Amino acid sequence: MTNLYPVRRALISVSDKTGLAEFGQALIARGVELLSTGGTANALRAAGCEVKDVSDVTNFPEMMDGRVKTLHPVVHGGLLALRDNDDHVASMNEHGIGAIDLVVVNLYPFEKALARGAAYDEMIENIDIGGPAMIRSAAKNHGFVNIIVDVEDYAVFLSELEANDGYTTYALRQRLAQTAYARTAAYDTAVSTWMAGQVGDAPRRRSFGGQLVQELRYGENPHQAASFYADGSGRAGVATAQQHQGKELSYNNINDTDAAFELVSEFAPKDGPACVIIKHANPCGVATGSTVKEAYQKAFDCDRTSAFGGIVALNQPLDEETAKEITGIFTEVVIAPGASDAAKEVFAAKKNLRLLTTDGLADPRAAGLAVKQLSGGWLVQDKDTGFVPAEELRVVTKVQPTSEQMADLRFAWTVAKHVKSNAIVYVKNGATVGVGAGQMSRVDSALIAAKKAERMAEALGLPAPLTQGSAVASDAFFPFPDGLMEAAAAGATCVIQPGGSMRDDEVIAAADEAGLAMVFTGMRHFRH
Ligand SMILES: NC(=O)c1ncn([C@@H]2O[C@H](COP(=O)(O)O)[C@@H](O)[C@H]2O)c1NC=O
Repeated sequence: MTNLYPVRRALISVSDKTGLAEFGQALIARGVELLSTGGTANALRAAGCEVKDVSDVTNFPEMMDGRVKTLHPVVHGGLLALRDNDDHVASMNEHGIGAIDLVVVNLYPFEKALARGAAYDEMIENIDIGGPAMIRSAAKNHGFVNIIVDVEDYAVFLSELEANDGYTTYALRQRLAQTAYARTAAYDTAVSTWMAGQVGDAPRRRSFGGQLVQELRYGENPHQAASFYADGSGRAGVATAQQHQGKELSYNNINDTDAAFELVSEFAPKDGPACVIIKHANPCGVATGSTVKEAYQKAFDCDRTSAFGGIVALNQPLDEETAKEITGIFTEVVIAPGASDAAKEVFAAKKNLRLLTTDGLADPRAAGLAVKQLSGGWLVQDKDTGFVPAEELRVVTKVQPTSEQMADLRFAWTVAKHVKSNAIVYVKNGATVGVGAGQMSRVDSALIAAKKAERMAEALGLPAPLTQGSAVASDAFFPFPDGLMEAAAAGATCVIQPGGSMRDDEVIAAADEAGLAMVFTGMRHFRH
C-alpha cells in the first residue's frame, strides 16, 4: 500500500464553516487546488482563497435545492480511482476525471435540527446525501485519499503536510477513514432513530445492528415503552431461545432470564447438574446436585421467600421430576438447554409459566461488549469473562482450606461474579446459603446475607444458621477487617476475595486470629 501520497487537489463542502478560511488559506499556501460547493466556495472566496466551483467541474448546476451537487462521476471517479491501476487511470483520462486527494466535509446539521425540534419537512431536508457519499468514497480509497470530517482535524492535517513536504502518510489516512466511517454511522443512527420515533411502533431494524425479537407490552414499568432486539450473534440465551408455553415475556422477565442463564452457563454440564434462581437480576439460590431436581431443591432452600415468582435456569435439560418440583411454587420463567416431553406435559397445566429452551449453554469466556446507556452517552466495556484458574489462587493465611472448602470457595466466587456489588456470597456443600447483593456497604451485604440465612434456618427447622461452617466470597477486596469479621461471626470458616487492599496485612492478621482460611484471586468482579 502506498505510504506517502501528495495532496494536490481538495474538495471542500462544509455546513459548519468554523476554521474554514484559515484552513483554505493554508492549503492554497501549500499549492493545493480547491474545489467547492456553493456556500463553501463563497466563504472561501470571501477569505481571499482561489476556488473552483464543483458545478464547473461536473458541468451540471447544483440543483433541487442542493439535493444534487456533488453526486457525479467526475467527483466520485476522482475519489475512488486507484492511482496505481492502469484501467482506472485510463478511465480517468478518457472521461476527463481529475484525481481528488482530499475531501473536507461536514454534514447538514441533522442532529442540531433534531435538538431544536425542527418540523418534519425541515428534518428531511437536513438529511445529507452527497456529503456521506463523498465521505464513504474518500474513506474507501484511503490508500490515496484523505478524508476530514471534523474541524479539529484541520490542524493535525496541516502539521502532517508540513512534516512530509505536502504528502500524507497511510497511517494518517487510515485513521481519518476510520473516523469518517464512525461519523457516517453516527449520522445514520441519528436519522434512523429519529425515523423510528416517527414510525411509532418498534422498528424491525435499528442502526445498532439489532433485529426485533419482540415488542414488549411495556418496559421496567408500565409507563415505559419497550422492545427486545437480538444482536445477530446467535449466542445461546434468552434472545435466541424457543418459548414453548406461557404468557409473553416481559422486559423484567427477559432481563432476569438473561442473568439466570449467564450464571448457570458457568457450570459445565459434565461437572453435574446446576440450578440458578434469580430475582431482580440477582441470584437468590444457586446449587449443584447429583440430579437436576436436587440442584433445584438446594437452590430453592437458600431463600424460599425470594424464590417466589423467580426465574429458574438449569444447565441440563428439564426432566419430569424437576418440573413437578418447580410447579410447587409460582415461577415466572424456566430456561434450560432442552426439556423432556414429560416435563413439558407437567408445565402445560401452568398457563402463566413460560418455558424456554436453548441450543446448549452460553460460553462464559466468549468475548463481547457490555454497553450501558446513561444520560448523554454510552459506557462501553468488555464483558466480564474473567476467570482465575485453580493454580493461580493464593492461600494467604496460616490455615489452608480443605479440598471441600476450596470447592465451595470456587463455587462462591463464580456466583459472586454474577451478584450486584457489593456482593457477599455464603456457600455450603455446593449450594448458596446466603446472598448479600447491591448494598452500598460490604459489611451490610455480609450482615443481610447472614440474617437471611438465619431466617431460612428457622423456617426449615434447623438448629443453626445455614451459614455455620460456610465458605464466603466477596466480589472485591475487604478494605478493613470489619466485613470479614461479620462473615466469621455468621459462621464462615473460609474466605475468597481478590486481595489488593492497602490493609491486606490487617485483614490477613484478622483472618489468622479468627482461624479462617483465606484465598486471594487477584481479580475483582464488580457488577453494577
Ligand atoms: N447533494 C449533494 O450532492 C451534496 N454534496 C455536498 N453536500 C453537502 O452540502 C453542504 C455544503 O453546502 P454549501 O457548500 O453550499 O454550504 C455540506 O454539508 C455537504 O455535506 C450535499 N448536500 C446534500 O446532500
